[in-house]
Amino acid sequence: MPSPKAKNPVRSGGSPVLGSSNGRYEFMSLTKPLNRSSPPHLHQRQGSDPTTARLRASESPTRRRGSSSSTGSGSGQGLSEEDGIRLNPSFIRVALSSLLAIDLWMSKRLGVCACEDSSWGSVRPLMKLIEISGHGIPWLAGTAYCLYKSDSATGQEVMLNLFMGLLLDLVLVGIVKAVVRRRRPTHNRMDMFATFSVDRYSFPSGHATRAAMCGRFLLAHLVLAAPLRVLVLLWAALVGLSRVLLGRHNVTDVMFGFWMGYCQYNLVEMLWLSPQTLQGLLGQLA
Ligand SMILES: CC(C)=CCC/C(C)=C/CC/C(C)=C/COP(=O)(O)O
Repeated sequence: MPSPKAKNPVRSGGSPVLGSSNGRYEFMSLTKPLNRSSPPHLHQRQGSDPTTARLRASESPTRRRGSSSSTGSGSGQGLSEEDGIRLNPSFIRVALSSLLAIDLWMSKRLGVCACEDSSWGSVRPLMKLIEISGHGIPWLAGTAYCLYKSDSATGQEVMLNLFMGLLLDLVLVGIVKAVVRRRRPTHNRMDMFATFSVDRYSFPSGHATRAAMCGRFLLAHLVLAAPLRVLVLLWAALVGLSRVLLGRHNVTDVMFGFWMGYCQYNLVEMLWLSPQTLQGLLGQLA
């Protein structure tokens, strides 16, 4: 009795290539060429198989030209590359839409202070207080006041750079919001005070960028005592969390906002205005 191996020999090239003509299904490699010596039914199968036919139909003329001038091995390699090119974008799209779906679902579930009737509606006033603590106006006003009151050159330098950082943050966040134009969650009540027109968009969270940037700034230049440093970190985290609990943002808006604010601080350090630079700038203006 002939052994199944003798009936279905494994083709050269190491890839198991066979069809099902004898009732046994075996693997057919899409990345390896079909051996020229393979039985005619296999060539026929490759052409009639809908997946393979689709892949072949999508071959660009350039690719087709390339493969016709080469041996079967060349076309086998091409299929693999093409596979990558064709499948990757759709994989990325599926991954992104899954991430977005999870983001929306999670953000909706977490928006427990979105209004007074929400499950944690009683905590809403506290969340709004935290919201104000990360708003641009108190930060700009407080920094300007400290700059005005500061009588040391170092203090003025630090406050001036914080002020510049806050303005930079407003501009960068405004630009990203205007470009991305992601709507705020549907469960958000638009009752924030003092907003710009771009603030109807939610990506990224301006509060989160400010919290991350100012948090890093405070830790680097102003707050040295360990318990206070912990408080700064706690405050930044609470500002981010409150955005989602209030229903103002999706989770990804806040996460991206934290990352953006973190990077913005690096920018502030790079563009740091020293008293000399400032004097030079003022001298040029005068
Ligand atoms: C001096 C000057 C131009 C002040 C403007 C300050 C201002 C109105 C900032 C807007 C802050 C705000 C409501 C941002 C939105 O934060 P999200 O976390 O909701 O993106």
